[in-house]
Amino acid sequence: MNIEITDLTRRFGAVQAVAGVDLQVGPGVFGLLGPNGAGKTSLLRMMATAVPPSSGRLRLLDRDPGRYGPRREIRRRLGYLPQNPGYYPGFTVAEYVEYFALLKEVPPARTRAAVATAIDRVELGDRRKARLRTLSGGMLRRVGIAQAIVNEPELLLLDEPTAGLDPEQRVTFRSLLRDLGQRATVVVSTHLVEDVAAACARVALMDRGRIVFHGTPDGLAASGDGQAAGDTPIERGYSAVLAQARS
Ligand SMILES: Nc1ncnc2c1ncn2[C@@H]1O[C@H](COP(=O)(O)OP(=O)(O)OP(=O)(O)O)[C@@H](O)[C@H]1O
Repeated sequence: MNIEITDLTRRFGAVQAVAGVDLQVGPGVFGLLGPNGAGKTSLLRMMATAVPPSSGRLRLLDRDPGRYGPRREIRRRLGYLPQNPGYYPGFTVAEYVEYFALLKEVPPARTRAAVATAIDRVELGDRRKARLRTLSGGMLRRVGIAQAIVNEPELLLLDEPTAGLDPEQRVTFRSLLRDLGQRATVVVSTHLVEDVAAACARVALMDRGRIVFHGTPDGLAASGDGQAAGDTPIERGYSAVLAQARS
């Protein structure tokens, strides 16, 4: 398993953002759903080694991220799209992605090809020389995805990757996700249950810092009942599981 989590918590002052999560994730695409404030970003940030846990056990790529040497290695081998990445507005698309290739210690002889491949995979080849400040929000999101995949990560963590993407790009992205999931462990946090239904083999639903459902998208859809709100079976399943967790 590339992610092994036992009784993980994260507290920010008085707020318990993650309140005891157990999770094991292996290769494939794993969807993380949940309402605003459920703790998805906090959980992803711990998986990305961006914040340490308050308590519990976390192993990534079979290593302990609490130790300096293993943490460096994990960081080299993972890709992370944060919810709000910092962009350098004066960088071109290619410069920005190359910067992450340097951070990830992609071998110099492979960097040029790795950058071009990552940019092509998000369909920005024709904008590779454009400065970031001239791009639309959806294009910037795609640049963020390109930096996350430039090192061909074994562990890929994407926080709301489809936010701002137009419908055509979302369809393209889902197919990229399925492709990436052939080799890597991919965790995607999203509010769009259609993305989960289309691209994820497994899904967890978080609420108030805990996992309240863990299974397949079909299993989540089957959790719906006649009363649950939603336009699709999986939306009804989502609503029903949340209502039950809160009752
Ligand atoms: N750095 C922080 N300092 C203080 N509180 C925080 C911090 N980060 C997260 N929180 C709190 O932790 C809780 C979980 O937030 P988190 O961003 O993990 O949720 P989320 O599921 O990603 O939400 P959303 O869907 O709105 O992005 C919220 O109550 C939030 O206010």
